[in-house]
Amino acid sequence: MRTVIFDLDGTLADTSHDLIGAANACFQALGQGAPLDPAIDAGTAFQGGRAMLRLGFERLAHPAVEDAVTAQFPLFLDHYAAGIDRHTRLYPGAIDAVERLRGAGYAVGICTNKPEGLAETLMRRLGVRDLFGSLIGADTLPVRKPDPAPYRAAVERAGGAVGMSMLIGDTVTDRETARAAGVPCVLVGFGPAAASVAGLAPEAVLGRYDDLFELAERLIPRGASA
Ligand SMILES: O=C(O)COP(=O)(O)O
Ligand SMILES: [Mg+2]
Repeated sequence: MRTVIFDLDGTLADTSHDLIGAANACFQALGQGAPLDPAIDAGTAFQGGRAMLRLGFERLAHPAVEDAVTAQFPLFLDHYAAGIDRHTRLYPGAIDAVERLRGAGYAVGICTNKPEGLAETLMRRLGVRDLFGSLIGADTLPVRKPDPAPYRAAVERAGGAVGMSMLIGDTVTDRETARAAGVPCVLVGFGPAAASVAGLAPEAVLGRYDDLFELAERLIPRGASA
């Protein structure tokens, strides 16, 4: 079955505001104010919790940034879980595109570097979890993106074949994952990294979700051995 696998943060949903809120809650608990700004730091938010904490501690000129990041990360996850869908919104047209793919017989799934439990919770709160045949998170397997194993698992658990699949994502991690799996990569061109995604040489840049179906039809092989 031909398959489209979606990244979550920055691809299906704009999670940046809630991610930054959770990171700032860590700094506030340390008496350090709120060094991250949702309007400016969304691109860092989409690189994950550790990247946000690192940026905040660097701005605060912390003397041992990596140790501080490691210490705060579990607290960040707790704060994030508490407000996971406060501001988070699916991108316009994303679910229409998923439904169109499903209607045409494609399998669809999710491969994210969010912890699986948080990704499950978020997709259920947004009311769209059951549209996806698989959900692989950062901790589902012993390795995470850009290792290709989570991607392959997302395809196979959705009922598809890797050689007839593609990944849609938003960062260099997704680009490298697709390359490692040997599949086409579409990167979204509507997020904070819009200016730089073309430089990652994806097979296509998606400006709006209305165009995804035609891209899948064009990029995904119709038959493959893998
Ligand atoms: O949480 C992260 O590190 C990024 O998550 P994503 O893979 O869904 O973009
Ligand atoms: Mg992402």
